[in-house]
Amino acid sequence: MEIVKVKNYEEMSEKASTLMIEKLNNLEKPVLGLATGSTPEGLYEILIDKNKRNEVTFENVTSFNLDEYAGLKNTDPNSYHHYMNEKLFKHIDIPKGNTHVPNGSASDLEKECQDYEALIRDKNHVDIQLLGIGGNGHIGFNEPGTPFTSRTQVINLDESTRQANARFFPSMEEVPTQAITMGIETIMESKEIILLASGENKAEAVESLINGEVTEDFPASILQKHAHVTIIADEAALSKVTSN
Ligand SMILES: N[C@@H]1[C@@H](O)[C@H](O)[C@@H](COP(=O)(O)O)O[C@@H]1O
Repeated sequence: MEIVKVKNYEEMSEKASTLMIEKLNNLEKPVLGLATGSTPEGLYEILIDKNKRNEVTFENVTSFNLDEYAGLKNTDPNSYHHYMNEKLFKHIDIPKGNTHVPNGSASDLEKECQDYEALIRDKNHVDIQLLGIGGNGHIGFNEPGTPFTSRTQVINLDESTRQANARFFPSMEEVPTQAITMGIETIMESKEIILLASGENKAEAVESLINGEVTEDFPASILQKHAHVTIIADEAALSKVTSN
């Protein structure tokens, strides 16, 4: 694991954009794995800006998002479809048909998972996977206890995850109880992974990610076994990592 320590959220976003653009510019048809949540928002703003200034193009990019809430329509303001359209896709030159987010309102969710997995396989896996980290160590929506061998699947959300994401919903009752997420093995098949973390509330998770035991009880710990992971984290997120 390569750990890049930065000062704050702004610097994390800046660093991530530089790294990502450098990698995108070196690939003919990049397959990008994208994440949602508050963490990548700053990065997406910079990518939009750099795309407008022709420093990067997404014309040949195919993207796969990590996850989506089950039961929300793609037009729901809290869906990750909506998030991605508003915060990135509609502002950049990525062809519409090249973006993929699991369909959480599919009538057959199991089939949707299999189809999504097949699409990723058809593209020969993700080249650059962007990740955030949940306070309980989840990546995508793979909650503690998820098998390391899991593929794209329907998952029950932990109460702590629902609470952490309740800030985006009008009330706790409206936070979905299930989601579709790329599996751990699906994520591990990405050729490169960039994980972003910012803020004191991620400090414990980041410490376990870097120094903890590799265990299904803390899904992100599997990243220690991946050959090409870069963690870009700010001082607050790295404050519990003693070696830093
Ligand atoms: N499913 C998403 C994850 O993909 C994200 O990385 C994580 C952290 O979110 P945030 O960046 O808002 O802290 O939790 C969410 O539930």
